[in-house]
Amino acid sequence: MITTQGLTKVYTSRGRQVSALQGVDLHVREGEVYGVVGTSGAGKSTLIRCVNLLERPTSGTVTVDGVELTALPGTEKRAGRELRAARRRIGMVFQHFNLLSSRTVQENVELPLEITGLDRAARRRKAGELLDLVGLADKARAYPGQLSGGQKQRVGIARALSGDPKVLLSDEATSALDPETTRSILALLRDLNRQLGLTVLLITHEMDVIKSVCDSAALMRGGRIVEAGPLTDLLATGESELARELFPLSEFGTGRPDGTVLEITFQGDTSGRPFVSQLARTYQIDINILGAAVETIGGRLVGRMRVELPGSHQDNVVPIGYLREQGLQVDVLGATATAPATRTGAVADLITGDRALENGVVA
Ligand SMILES: Nc1ncnc2c1ncn2[C@@H]1O[C@H](COP(=O)(O)OP(=O)(O)OP(=O)(O)O)[C@@H](O)[C@H]1O
Repeated sequence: MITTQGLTKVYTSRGRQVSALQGVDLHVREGEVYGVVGTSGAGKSTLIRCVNLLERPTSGTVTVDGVELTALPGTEKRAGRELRAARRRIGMVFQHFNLLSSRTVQENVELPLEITGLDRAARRRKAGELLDLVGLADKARAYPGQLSGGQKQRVGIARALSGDPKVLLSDEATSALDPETTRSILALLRDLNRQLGLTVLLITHEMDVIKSVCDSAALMRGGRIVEAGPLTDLLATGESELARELFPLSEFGTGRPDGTVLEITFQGDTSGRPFVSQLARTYQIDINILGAAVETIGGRLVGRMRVELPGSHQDNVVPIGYLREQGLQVDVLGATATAPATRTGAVADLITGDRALENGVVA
């Protein structure tokens, strides 16, 4: 649904060039919630703003729902007709909501519809439906200044949905909210994803956001995606940095030097099986449990366990094979690493934003 290829972006600021994106290849599948996570300055905002060409990439392509946006005519300051039409199918929500304080909630949601030339009655009806969808029907006549942060973001989401988009971009939509409001906004995004079949691309610096709503994730660093894939695949990849962040095992014991320490990850069907006792019985070995935890990640139960088997890795080849045959992900600590799900890299470039679009106006 969203593909970027070799995306680069170089900003020029006071004669200095900053490579914000250095060759980003992103692939977001239709109907999924995809999270991009990374520390400050990693290039997340630049990436998401390049997806709807709010920022024009220096090089590379952006394709959304089969339309190559980077091939459509338009300048940095003013998009052409086709690009404006394509953008209407891409909603965007912002960290600071970007609502117009002089307009009521209803009028804020109607704003993008006014630009499309929809008549007043149809605008009112549509805005009413959208406010209902986000649970704010009773606030239609209120002004943004009278709303809580969570309510403002609901208005931002309703406004983003006014063009019946297939894709919703979320630029740190919950970063300005308290934890409970964050949960309710993430639940709303998840509901909209399911009810409307909406593909959601969000950026965040919080791993908890990835954990609670995303199907897939990418880790950005220095303008590059260093790791990406479905969470289930990442969790099954021994060396995945994201998996370790999502599900840290650092507090677990590390075992004795003469034993073999295994990290076992189980999800879905395998999560309910008593594999430790089966292993002990089948091979008559004493198993030392160093740590275990179960979490819900992307709505799916995932467990991780660190165990120690007596003897060397060589001595335990058969029991390890037995566990893997059960469908469990088994990583031997200290053994050769497996490669993460994907790795990409490359170079970068410049531009201005389109303030009108940030206020929900696809001009
Ligand atoms: N308009 C701009 N002009 C010059 N440099 C910029 C501009 N916007 C971003 N940058 C630089 O590009 C790099 C990536 O910034 P970006 O905002 O995309 O990162 P981020 O991961 O979203 O960070 P944060 O989480 O702090 O928003 C940073 O070095 C930043 O200083």
